[in-house]
Amino acid sequence: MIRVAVAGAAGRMGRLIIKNVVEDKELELAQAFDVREVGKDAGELAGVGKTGVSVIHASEMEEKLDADVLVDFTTASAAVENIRIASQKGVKLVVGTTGFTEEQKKQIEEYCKAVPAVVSPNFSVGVNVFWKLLEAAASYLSNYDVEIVEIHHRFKRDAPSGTAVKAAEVIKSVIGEREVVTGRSGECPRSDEIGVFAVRGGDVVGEHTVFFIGMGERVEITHRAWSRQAFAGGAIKAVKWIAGINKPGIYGMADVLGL
Ligand SMILES: NC(=O)C1=CN([C@@H]2O[C@H](COP(=O)(O)OP(=O)(O)OC[C@H]3O[C@@H](n4cnc5c(N)ncnc54)[C@H](OP(=O)(O)O)[C@@H]3O)[C@@H](O)[C@H]2O)C=CC1
Ligand SMILES: O=C(O)C1=N[C@H](C(=O)O)C[C@H](O)C1
Repeated sequence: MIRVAVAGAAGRMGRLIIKNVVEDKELELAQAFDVREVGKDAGELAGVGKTGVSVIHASEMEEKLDADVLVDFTTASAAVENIRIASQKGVKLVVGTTGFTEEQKKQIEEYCKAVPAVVSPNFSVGVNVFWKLLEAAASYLSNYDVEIVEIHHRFKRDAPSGTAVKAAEVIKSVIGEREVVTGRSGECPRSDEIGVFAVRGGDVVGEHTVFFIGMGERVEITHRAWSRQAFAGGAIKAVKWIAGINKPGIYGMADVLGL
């Protein structure tokens, strides 16, 4: 049995991860951390009945974390701290949190020199294939203008999405460095840049479209998620995969899926 701790246990993704863990015979829910719903039964929060695992306040993680793998879907600053604690305790990591600054990314790289970690802004199989499709499209359409539009629910805290940021990185790795522009207003003639735009509203789970725009035509590549289970299912695959990895460092979902 792989003993799994969940950080962000009271959140949209955390609850779903708990449900997936509880329903999986290879996994055991070891611990649940959050800053809200503290003391409540994690299984009841996730709608799968009593588990006997109560939500522990995140401030106690340093003292209490004890698991094989910590799954983190929290906020950028919380995740950096959780990763620090897990790496010091030799607890492997699956990190889905997004919105990291460049400085925070460097900190995470440093901490993950001590422990194996899957870190991905999107765990869905479809999005990981979408990134591969972008690589191919960018290699054929390297002189086309690239624009990215993402749409998410009104509660999302970070913008642009981690998935869109990674899409821009994937494209830049093929066509070369470009400035990323996240808004336009006033006089702003287009140069060799990648536009990345965030739309927020309602309960949209997550949609990304990349436009490769030429003269007289355009190609659009879109991924739409309408259930968070697409992300949770991938995160569970990552948990099982990282449990068998002993070499410290940061891995991606492409490693997990063999893409
Ligand atoms: N990689 C992927 O496939 C996906 C990634 N995400 C990302 O995952 C993250 C979470 O998303 P979502 O579940 O929708 O967000 P939620 O806001 O629903 O959940 C986050 C939870 O973490 C809590 N939290 C805050 N600080 C800590 C801490 N130090 N330790 C433990 N828990 C803490 C929050 O409490 P409070 O609200 O009080 O701060 C909240 O309950 C986001 O960054 C999102 O972009 C989302 C979906 C898929
Ligand atoms: O916050 C979300 O909901 C999501 N966040 C991730 C991101 O920022 O890319 C992944 C997914 O699109 C849902």
